[in-house]
Amino acid sequence: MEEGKMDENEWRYHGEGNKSLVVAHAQRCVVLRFLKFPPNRKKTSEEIFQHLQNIVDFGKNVMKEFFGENYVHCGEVVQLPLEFVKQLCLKIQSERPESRCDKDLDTLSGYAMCLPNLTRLQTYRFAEHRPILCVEIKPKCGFIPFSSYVTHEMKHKVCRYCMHQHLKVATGKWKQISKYCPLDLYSGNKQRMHFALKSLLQEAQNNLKIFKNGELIYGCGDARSPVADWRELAHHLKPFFFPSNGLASGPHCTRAVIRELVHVITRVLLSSSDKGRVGALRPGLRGRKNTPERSGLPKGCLLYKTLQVQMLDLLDIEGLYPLYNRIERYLEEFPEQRKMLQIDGPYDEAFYQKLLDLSTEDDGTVAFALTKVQQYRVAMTAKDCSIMIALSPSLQDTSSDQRPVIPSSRSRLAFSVSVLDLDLKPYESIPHQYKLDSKIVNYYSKTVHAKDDAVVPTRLKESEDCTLVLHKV
Ligand SMILES: O=P(O)(O)O[C@@H]1[C@@H](OP(=O)(O)O)[C@H](OP(=O)(O)O)[C@H](O)[C@H](OP(=O)(O)O)[C@H]1OP(=O)(O)O
Ligand SMILES: Nc1ncnc2c1ncn2[C@@H]1O[C@H](COP(=O)(O)OP(=O)(O)OP(=O)(O)O)[C@@H](O)[C@H]1O
Repeated sequence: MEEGKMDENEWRYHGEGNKSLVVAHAQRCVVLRFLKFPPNRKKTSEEIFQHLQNIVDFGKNVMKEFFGENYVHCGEVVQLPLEFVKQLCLKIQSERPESRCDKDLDTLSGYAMCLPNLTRLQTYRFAEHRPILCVEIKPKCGFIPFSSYVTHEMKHKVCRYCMHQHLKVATGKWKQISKYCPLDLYSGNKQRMHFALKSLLQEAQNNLKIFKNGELIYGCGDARSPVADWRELAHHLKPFFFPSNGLASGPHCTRAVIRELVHVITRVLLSSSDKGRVGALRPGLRGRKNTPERSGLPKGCLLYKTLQVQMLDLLDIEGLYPLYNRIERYLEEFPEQRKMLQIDGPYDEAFYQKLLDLSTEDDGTVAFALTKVQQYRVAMTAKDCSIMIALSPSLQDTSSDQRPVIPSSRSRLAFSVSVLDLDLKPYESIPHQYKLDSKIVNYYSKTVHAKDDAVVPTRLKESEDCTLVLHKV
């Protein structure tokens, strides 16, 4: 970023999650991603720089290897004038959702990440005049744990997302249970994927956002009050899917447009635009029933790769937690070894290579525990990342357009797919994960399943299971 040329009026609030806040440039296709912290959490500028540099290195050396070059955008760390950051922070404050204001933007270090704006086609540095639609999906964990360390029988039947829904509604995070199940989205079965996407459109929560020309038009502006107005959404989408405008208006039109969106997104999700290294993770565990190869997804598509990385969680948190404790005991005795174990980086080629060892035979060593803990952290990262699908009308003359075009769609749409929020989950969050897992399952078993036992005849009870392929219509 060129010092002196930074003007806060050229940037606007774009969005935020739990740990970072993003602003987008009004003309150029770039965003700045700032870290957020709870008030009073003082970090030095050097610590913040190192944290951001670790994110970039982890993207370059690990996630690009797993996902392939095309899908991952690592960006770079930039240093910004402090006055610019201060003014920007004041300017955007009123646009931030209240539910996210428990953390403050870091305005003291002057460091941020500069990334391509993925809500506009990232292949172009400058905004094009063609309209751009972008669908962001946070798909969450797409498999039922296969580890023999799992003690809660329920975890073999109902997926984590579906169980967690009940706890989230009970604690007031969301108003109603979503019908979305990640297992549908990752099934590779078109009908189930359509059902998953429709469910996301009905109850977006923080799992779906839609942007048009870089502006959020659907999904969670404020995490607690999503709007689900399909008519308005269809109005925005119509020019993309029915360019000749051959449809009448009304509910029939709304349904047709939404159906077309769901079909197009499914096709894009099943496409493989990967030119990166394939097969970094070979099927390690012979005889395992639950593998990406058996998911029904085409190899090379982004969902397949995401699932592959998620499945680095070989032991489940129940099998992993004792290994975390082994490392903790070791570090209590030899605190100076923390650096050598690469717990806080550097996330380099050597770190990546160690992740490829998929053995689950515990030889009692710290080295074994460390490999499984690092794999778990990477898997958790893939369970919380988002997929961005950008679509824009393609010119009839494709010679100038290098991007893939959706096959057999009503309209010619060029598309690109990317993955974002690939920050490695912290080592320190493992005890929290262990407690949360137990809380989710206990709440589900005690409240939901116990209630079902009382009112639902046994022959119908299994309909709650995520492993069932069919959905009630
Ligand atoms: O634990 P989960 O599954 O609820 O995931 C958390 C997310 O909640 P979700 O269930 O997707 O609404 C949560 O998202 P929200 O803040 O709820 O939008 C974060 O992504 C959190 O990650 P981090 O701690 O900020 O690195 C996520 O925590 P991690 O478990 O990925 O660390
Ligand atoms: N490169 C990008 N281009 C366009 N939009 C982006 C980009 N990076 C992030 N965003 C937007 O900003 C939002 C917040 O970013 P991100 O998911 O990285 O935040 P986070 O705080 O790390 O998330 P989490 O809550 O999962 O920890 C995203 O949901 C997305 O809408």
